[in-house]
Amino acid sequence: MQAAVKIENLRKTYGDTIAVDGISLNVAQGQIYGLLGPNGAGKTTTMRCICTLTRPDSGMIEVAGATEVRAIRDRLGYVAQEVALDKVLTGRELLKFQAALYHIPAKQIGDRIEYVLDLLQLQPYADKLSGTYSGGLKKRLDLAAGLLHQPAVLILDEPTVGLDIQSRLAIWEFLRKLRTLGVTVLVSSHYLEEIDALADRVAIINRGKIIAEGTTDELKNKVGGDRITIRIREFAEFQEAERAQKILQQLPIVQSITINPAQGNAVNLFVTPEPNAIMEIQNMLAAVDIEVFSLSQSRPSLDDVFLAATGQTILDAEIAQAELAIANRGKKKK
Ligand SMILES: Nc1ncnc2c1ncn2[C@@H]1O[C@H](COP(=O)(O)OP(=O)(O)OP(=O)(O)O)[C@@H](O)[C@H]1O
Repeated sequence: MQAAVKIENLRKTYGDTIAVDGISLNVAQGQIYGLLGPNGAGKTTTMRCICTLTRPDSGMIEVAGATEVRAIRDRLGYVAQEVALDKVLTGRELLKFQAALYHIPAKQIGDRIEYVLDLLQLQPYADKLSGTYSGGLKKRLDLAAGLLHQPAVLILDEPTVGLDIQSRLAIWEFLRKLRTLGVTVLVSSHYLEEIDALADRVAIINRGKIIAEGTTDELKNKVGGDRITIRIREFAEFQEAERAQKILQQLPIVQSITINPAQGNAVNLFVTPEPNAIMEIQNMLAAVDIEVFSLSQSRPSLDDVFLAATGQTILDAEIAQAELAIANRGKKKK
């Protein structure tokens, strides 16, 4: 089957910054495909290149079989991170304006607008000024505009940033509905739970490169073990945690073990999944009189996948990226 989106060896630099460093992707039709990565990882640049809004330095881009700019634009809808609505127009007027931009034949415009207003449950608000819309409504209007020309592929950059939980869930629900209608959705996010909840497949991006790709289950299974978090006390001394760490290191099921000072010196373990894991750990600690305040077990998350590949959590990577941006700004001022 023809891919909905195919890119090979995409590269884009801005001066000294390598925004996209040789990314290749193959998105099958009818999927929700997630691009997950910290801010500054290169997600927006990759999407803008696919949408022909940014010209890559090199690489191949194909959207539903098309490689020419005009043909690619016909086949996809793009919903950018920032909502850019003209506040003095109503929702319906904005859609009319968009329809003209997309060169939709005049006879079809009315039907298409009604269709997207229904699809996004925007009818009650269609004749109100878009400037009065809530954040969630604005996003829904943006989505409606992106779907007016009935694209095969919808590309969404961070669709729920800044939205409340209710609006976020409504967008998720809508994207799932689009999938059942056969539309391929390529969505970027730095929210782990968003990609986990939505995506059939995911590419995890860091510093312009794909560091892992697969279904969310495949990626989590590759990390290997289960995660176990032990708290000796609510706020344990580092030495106490270190003592537990040394003892537990001797257990064959323990793959890795770290102490997290940000979590009251909690002891974090990755262990080989087996039914008696918790009991073995409890027995080992009890044998040396270490009492346990709390103990929890969970499957690896996508953050653990990121951690295993980069040695950092996504949050750490975002902090590092923000610090780098501040340092670069400082250099330019000098
Ligand atoms: N127009 C531009 N000029 C200069 N540098 C840019 C430009 N656009 C992006 N960059 C840089 O390229 C890198 C990747 O940015 P990009 O916006 O693609 O990342 P992202 O993963 O989408 O993050 P965000 O969600 O914050 O947009 C960053 O270091 C960014 O500062």
